[in-house]
Amino acid sequence: MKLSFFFRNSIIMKQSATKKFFSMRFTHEFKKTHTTPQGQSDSALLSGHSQHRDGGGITETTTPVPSADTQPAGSAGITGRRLWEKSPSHSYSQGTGGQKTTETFTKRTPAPQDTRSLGQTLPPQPPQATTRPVSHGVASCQPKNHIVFLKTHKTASSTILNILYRYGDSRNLTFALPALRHSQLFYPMTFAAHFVEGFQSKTVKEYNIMCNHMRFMPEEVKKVMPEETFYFSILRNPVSMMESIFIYYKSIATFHKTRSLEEFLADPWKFYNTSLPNNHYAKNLLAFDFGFSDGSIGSDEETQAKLAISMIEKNFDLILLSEYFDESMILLKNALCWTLDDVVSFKLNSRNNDSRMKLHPDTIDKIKVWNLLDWKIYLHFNATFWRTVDLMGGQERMKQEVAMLKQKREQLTKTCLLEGGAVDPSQVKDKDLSPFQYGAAVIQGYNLNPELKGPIRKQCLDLITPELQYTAALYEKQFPQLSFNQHLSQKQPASRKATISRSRSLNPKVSTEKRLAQGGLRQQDHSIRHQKIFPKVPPTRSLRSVP
Ligand SMILES: Nc1ncnc2c1ncn2[C@@H]1O[C@H](COP(=O)(O)OS(=O)(=O)O)[C@@H](OP(=O)(O)O)[C@H]1O
Repeated sequence: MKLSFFFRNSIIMKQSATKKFFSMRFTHEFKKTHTTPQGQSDSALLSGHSQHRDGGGITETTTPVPSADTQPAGSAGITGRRLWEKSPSHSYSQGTGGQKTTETFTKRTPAPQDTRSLGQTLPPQPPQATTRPVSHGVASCQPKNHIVFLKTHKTASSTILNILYRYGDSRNLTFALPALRHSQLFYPMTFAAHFVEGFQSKTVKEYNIMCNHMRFMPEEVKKVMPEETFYFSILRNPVSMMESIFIYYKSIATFHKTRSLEEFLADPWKFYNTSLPNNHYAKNLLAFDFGFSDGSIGSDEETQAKLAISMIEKNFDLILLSEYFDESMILLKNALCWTLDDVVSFKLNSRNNDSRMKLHPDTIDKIKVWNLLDWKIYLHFNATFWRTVDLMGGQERMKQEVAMLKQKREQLTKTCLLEGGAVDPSQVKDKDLSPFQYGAAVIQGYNLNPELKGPIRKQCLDLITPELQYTAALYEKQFPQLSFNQHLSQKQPASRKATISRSRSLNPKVSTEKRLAQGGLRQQDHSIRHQKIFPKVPPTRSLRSVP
């Protein structure tokens, strides 16, 4: 009965094809584990279908059918999140539920810093996927142009941001950019619709893509984005994620007195204090980014995890894994009805090897306990990820598509990159392409092949443009007059000049007038009014002092 309730609600709330794509994963799970023998009862379970184009043709996917005997974890969604936020208390434990879950999914969980290829890390081949070829064989899906990407921290999200920026920029789509030329949607404040430039003033008629760092709040996001919007995000194994976080955010109050991650984890409560600024980076950061607070009165971490998972499942169509970045890009491409060229990328925001630590097995265990909520969320979506792979044609097909994607990246590497790969920031020749540096991490960048000219140069330049520079350029493109006024008020004519030249190179054919029309921007400077409405974020944050 409970599952039936979930599915009925799920169907009512998720009428769009994209929502069906998400919901169908549960049909598949349900069918595999609770209802029928493998591969015997597809048609009995189907009540409808939607199509997704992909590299190999069309696959048919299913709409869930209400059924009677199981229920995905939790269903309180955002209501639960609000309850949590009221609570000042904090607790953690690794209960038996956590242990059990861990064992169940161990095979699917990659080792820390593991970005090995599909063949090396996947468990034995699962049963054949349930998607079926469609007989009429004509690709009929429409590329999705309304997208929300929840940019989680230290999860390869800057690389995905670059993919979305290039896609939207080349098609003149409108981004829901942070107001006042900020680079983030006022993170770590919980997202509010007026954080988006042009929302409050009603100067933008329709937004296509929202993808800058925010702390998720679905009701507010829905005020900005249309109903049919596709929501996705990416997770990373909390173990490798914490290793990255500790180096990158070494200067936050929780970490800065510790000499090593080992010292911190030996007695975390000695250093961690919920009243310290930026403490959210130190514990269960994934859950925080999705809008949850760590800890709640009367609810154990098992319950918290169920609530978080339920909220994520309710609001997101697809959850990717950074350990399986290429596989993730194939899933994304298929879900969005995009092409391989749309999702090819270079790794951005990557540390050099000298700023990486090797973790002791004991440290790995402690990270999982310390970040138990994130760990449980990760395990859950690690499992659903592979079910989605099955649904999208199975692992053999995934391997083939990943091979094609790698080939495209290798080709672009040869064409675009001077050294054939990433270099330390001190080696980046064009300072406008220097990646933002923070904490104890050394973040690598790229040098463009100097012989490039014309459209291929632009393509290569876009691929290696770091987040802050690209965000500034898009803001300039969408809001030229506002940018101009803000630059004037900040008395920074030189940087304006630099940004304008970059924005022209991004899209030289779009005139200022056309940009104004596209953005629907009124000419008045509403920045002063904004100053009153927006949370007071230290000026340095606009340059991501704490990214
Ligand atoms: N394509 C791809 N595949 C796998 N991993 C990748 C990829 N692109 C970026 N990365 C790694 O992601 C880390 C940076 O994450 P973010 O860009 O989300 O960081 S940030 O929160 O925006 O600062 C950073 O991890 P660390 O190097 O461990 O810090 C990057 O190396």
